Amino acid sequence: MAANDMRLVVVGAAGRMGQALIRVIHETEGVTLHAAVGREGSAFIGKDAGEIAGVGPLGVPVSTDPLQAFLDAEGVLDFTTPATSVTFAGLAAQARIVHIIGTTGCSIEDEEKFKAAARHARVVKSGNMSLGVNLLGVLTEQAARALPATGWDIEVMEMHHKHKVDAPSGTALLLGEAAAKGRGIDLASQSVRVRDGHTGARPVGTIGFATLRGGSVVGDHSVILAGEGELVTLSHSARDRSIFARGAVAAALWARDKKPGFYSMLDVLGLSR
Ligand SMILES: NC(=O)C1=CN([C@@H]2O[C@H](COP(=O)(O)OP(=O)(O)OC[C@H]3O[C@@H](n4cnc5c(N)ncnc54)[C@H](OP(=O)(O)O)[C@@H]3O)[C@@H](O)[C@H]2O)C=CC1
Ligand SMILES: O=C(O)C1=N[C@H](C(=O)O)C[C@H](O)C1
Repeated sequence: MAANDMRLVVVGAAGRMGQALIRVIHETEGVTLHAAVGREGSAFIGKDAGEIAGVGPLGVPVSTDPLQAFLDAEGVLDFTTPATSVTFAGLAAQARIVHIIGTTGCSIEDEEKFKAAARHARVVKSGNMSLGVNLLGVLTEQAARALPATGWDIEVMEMHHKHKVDAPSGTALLLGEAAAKGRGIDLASQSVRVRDGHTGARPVGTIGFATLRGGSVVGDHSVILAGEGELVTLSHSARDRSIFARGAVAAALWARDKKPGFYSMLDVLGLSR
């Protein structure tokens, strides 16, 4: 560990993303694993975070005490559950540190709490931390702006592993928001998130979502722009969770010298306008 390394806490340390984060921190210059936090009652409490993540012992046991973990830390990487992320947002704000939130399935009320916490913390939140998906969002906005709603229908399709608990995915919603922005419409009132039975014809100008779950798929997303006699498909396929973990670590380093505020990966990657 070098003296100026950014001291990061991984919460949800034994989870799929928690382990990917520990591996990426271990191999990335400029950051160090300061502490690891797990769920009270988890079988991984007290175990070495590096052993769990498969990189060998790091001398950082998984604890259940976020207050202790956040002491002297500079940033928290959080891919857990909505309620857990809301709790950690309050603690990160108290500690005045960076909070990177990858958790999806959050409600409007949760989002308001994250924004309140961002008055004191530097919060970066995104439904997808990869460079590729954030570029796909920019391309989706452009395509939706260029192809008129009268002739072109937009559908967002996603597939994830069988363990995923929220739908549509955070990424699908990010892409839907990008399409809605390109069209100049409000996604919440113009989206069709489920279809079943006699639905009637597709309402013009809506944005549809389709959700698939199965196996070990890390995350596949397509935005389909369907016209008369032609289709434009923009897609991204995640092959490895390290793409999200690398994005999260890059976000923490980016936020290190920023003012308190609520930021997205578009800010981190220089893709916001
Ligand atoms: N934005 C992005 O780029 C990405 C976002 N995600 C999102 O990240 C989230 C996590 O995904 P994934 O890693 O696959 O899920 P996992 O279920 O594998 O991991 C979540 C972890 O959080 C732990 N946890 C739950 N409650 C607490 C608590 N109170 N304190 C500490 N730890 C807690 C869980 O412990 P236990 O198992 O013991 O309950 C588990 O280890 C999801 O919302 C997913 O959609 C995922 C990939 C990329
Ligand atoms: O739960 C996952 O695994 C993933 N969740 C995020 C989402 O909801 O979009 C990002 C990625 O697709 C993996």
